[in-house]
Amino acid sequence: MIRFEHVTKRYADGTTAVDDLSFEVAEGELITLVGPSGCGKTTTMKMVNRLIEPTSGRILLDGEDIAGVDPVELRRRIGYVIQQVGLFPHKTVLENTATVPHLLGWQRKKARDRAAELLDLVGLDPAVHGSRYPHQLSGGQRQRVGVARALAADPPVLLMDEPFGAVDPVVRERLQNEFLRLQSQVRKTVLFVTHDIEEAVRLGDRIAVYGNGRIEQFDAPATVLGAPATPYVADFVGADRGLKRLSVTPIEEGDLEQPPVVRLDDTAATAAAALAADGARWAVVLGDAGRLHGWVSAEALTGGGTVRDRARRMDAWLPVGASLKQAFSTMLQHDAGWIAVLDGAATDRFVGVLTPARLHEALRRSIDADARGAARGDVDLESIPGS
Ligand SMILES: Nc1ncnc2c1ncn2[C@@H]1O[C@H](COP(=O)(O)OP(=O)(O)OP(=O)(O)O)[C@@H](O)[C@H]1O
Repeated sequence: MIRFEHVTKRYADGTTAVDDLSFEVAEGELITLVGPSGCGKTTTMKMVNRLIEPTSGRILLDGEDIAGVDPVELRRRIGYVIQQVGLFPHKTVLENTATVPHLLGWQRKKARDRAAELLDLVGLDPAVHGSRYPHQLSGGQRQRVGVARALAADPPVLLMDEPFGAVDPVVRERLQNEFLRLQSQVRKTVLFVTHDIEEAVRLGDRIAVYGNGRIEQFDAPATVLGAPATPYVADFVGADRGLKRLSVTPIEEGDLEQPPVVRLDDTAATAAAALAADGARWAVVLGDAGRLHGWVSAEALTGGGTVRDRARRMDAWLPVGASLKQAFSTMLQHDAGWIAVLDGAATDRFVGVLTPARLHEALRRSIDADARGAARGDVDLESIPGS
């Protein structure tokens, strides 16, 4: 979709902002460009919509060299969101959002309908916020209008330059989540500039880590965190990269422990025998249609009756595919020594439990797998140095 071929940008004063850059972005991919101030991220971005012209090299959009495309026509295909949103202060939110359709000559009603639809999409109620002026909105709401406006003409490509940089961390996280939800619906090809590695990791399908004018590593977030390509990248992503990695590493079935499983309608005696056979101190309890009900301890199973009378409910559970960070956080939130993991499909089938030890193993296995380019399930923990 977007292809850089040996692109260099040298400014008139001799500064080389971008040095022989080559990379390719697939349709519908969200790429975060991350790196310290002045490393060439914004220059890279602005060359895509021709706000800046490269000194040498080519940029192709859908196979077409953009040097030959009229910049105005080009920018219609490319939404642009910047930190200082740049809303027109004397126009309402609805009018701001309808700017591009209006410029494209859409009928007034069609443009306004489209604007209202987009405001709704970014989480603003057009009936409430549409008639307000930008100064009557919070910083986070203004950013949402900026995103809505950039999407108004339905461009296939979005360029976003630190769009959430000016809002506080809590609002920022909310905007990031909303943006991910939005992106799952609209599937634009996105270049997203940030200097925040956390943001880059959360949002990017892949991350381009910039050094001085060059990309030091261009990989999936888990790979950048688990197997930094150079000492520079390792330093940039930080000493706590193992911790950051928790948020991009999903729970897999192979990570889970299989404790004994009993049913609500089993007698306490049968259940106690199952635990004893396994040498286990507790078992997972399943209810109707194999759904997770909770757990029961060996001590609670003395005497008669059924498991139903003895079982405790279990709220600490997650689906397969949830992140290890969510798992850790759920354990802390419920003060639980383990969490149940379900298959995540409508059936909510119980597939196993994740314990802190298994979580740690999963993390180490995934780091090692990335370093070797192997699948996580194929990594034998014994083979990792220090195991
Ligand atoms: N018009 C210009 N003339 C000369 N040098 C420039 C110009 N614009 C940018 N530069 C320089 O080019 C380099 C890259 O700038 P760029 O804005 O692309 O960096 P950046 O990674 O986006 O930084 P930031 O995160 O601070 O926005 C910097 O050294 C900058 O000072």
